Amino acid sequence: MSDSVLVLNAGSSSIKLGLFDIASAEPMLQCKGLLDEHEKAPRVVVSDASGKQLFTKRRASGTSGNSDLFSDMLAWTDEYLADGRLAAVGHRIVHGGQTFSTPVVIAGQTLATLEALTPLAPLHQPRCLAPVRAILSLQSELTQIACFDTAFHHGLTPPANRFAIPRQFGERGIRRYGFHGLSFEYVASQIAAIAPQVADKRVVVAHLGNGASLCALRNGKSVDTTMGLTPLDGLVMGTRCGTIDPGVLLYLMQAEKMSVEDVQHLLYEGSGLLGVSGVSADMRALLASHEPAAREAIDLFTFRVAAEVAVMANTLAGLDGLVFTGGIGEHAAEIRQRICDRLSWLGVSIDPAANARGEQRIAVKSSPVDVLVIPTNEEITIARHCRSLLVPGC
Ligand SMILES: Nc1ncnc2c1ncn2[C@@H]1O[C@H](COP(=O)(O)OP(=O)(O)O)[C@@H](O)[C@H]1O
Ligand SMILES: CC(=O)OP(=O)(O)O
Ligand SMILES: [Mg+2]
Repeated sequence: MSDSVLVLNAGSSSIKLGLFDIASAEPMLQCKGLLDEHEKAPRVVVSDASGKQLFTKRRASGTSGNSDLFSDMLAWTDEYLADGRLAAVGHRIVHGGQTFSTPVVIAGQTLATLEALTPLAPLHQPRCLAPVRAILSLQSELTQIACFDTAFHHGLTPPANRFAIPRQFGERGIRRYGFHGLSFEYVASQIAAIAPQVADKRVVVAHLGNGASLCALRNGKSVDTTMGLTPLDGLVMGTRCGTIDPGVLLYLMQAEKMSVEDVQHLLYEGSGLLGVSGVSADMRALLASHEPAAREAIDLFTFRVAAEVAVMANTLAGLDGLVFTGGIGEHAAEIRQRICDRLSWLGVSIDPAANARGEQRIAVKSSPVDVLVIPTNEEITIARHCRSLLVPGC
């Protein structure tokens, strides 16, 4: 009888699922799924490695929340595992705050502590914690493990993690935390396997998805990142503004008489690619659009990514590798090309044909900066952490 973990990766635009057998040192994917909430009646679909659909369930009309879907999903998992055992559910939790810098079993006050961090990740924290709460009420004895986006950046030091506000605020935890850490951790592990010649050098990883951020890696460890106290900072995102003059917020509240809630909604859900284009938050739709505003949004996105890569290169005092990952980074060749073109002064030079084919290595041979495309896998990072907690001495 072998043990499995069910992984839930709740992001801002989807909930990705993975079931992993944790018998061997590297967790093995048994099946994967997606809870798509874009449709009117959200549904979960689970498939095996070959893409064959194993389970699907649609949310009943007139109901809200995903509690029933999780209940059906757990019942199906028990059936699917037959003699095997579901040892735990592992969750991506976006903000770990000052308290959590390593994965933890969710017990006692953990959930309340994480819920208190909601103002620091209002789009994400409730979406990450809702499944925890639903599973707790369905199977309170089932072990649940929290793995944090912030943990990979725990080693950030001043000046990279400091804001220029009076130091007592820093002492109260108002500093750069950084996010997408489970993705960066996976990519760092892949760089070591795929491109060992740069793994211990100066690498910037660009996680470009619905949320987007950069991580500066030195020897595979995070030394700087573009997101800050919240996942609002840094790059232009699907609906988030990224770095902005803080005076804009004051002006919106003072002169435009917007409430805190209105400003929060504007900056998290009405800005970014969606706000600038007026067309869509989805890069696919923008690339297909002939609207001038869609092209302007793409232009701003790529300009800001390139600008922030330079900021990360400043922290690293140079650049040996640039890695693209996330939905846009993995699939949008035009976006990679535009970013790399802007970075030619830093030594970035890619082969347009290799880039268009989506090859793993896209730099020209003479490029002093290695450029890679590495599909991320936050789910396996979570499964690895769960195994470390569940299997003694591993
Ligand atoms: N083929 C593609 N071309 C361009 N953009 C894509 C493509 N596929 C996905 N994307 C972009 O990736 C985004 C989702 O990225 P993903 O990393 O899966 O998101 P999340 O942040 O929810 O994990 C979509 O919003 C879309 O803009
Ligand atoms: C932290 C973050 O932005 O996550 P996502 O990309 O899932 O929105
Ligand atoms: Mg994601």
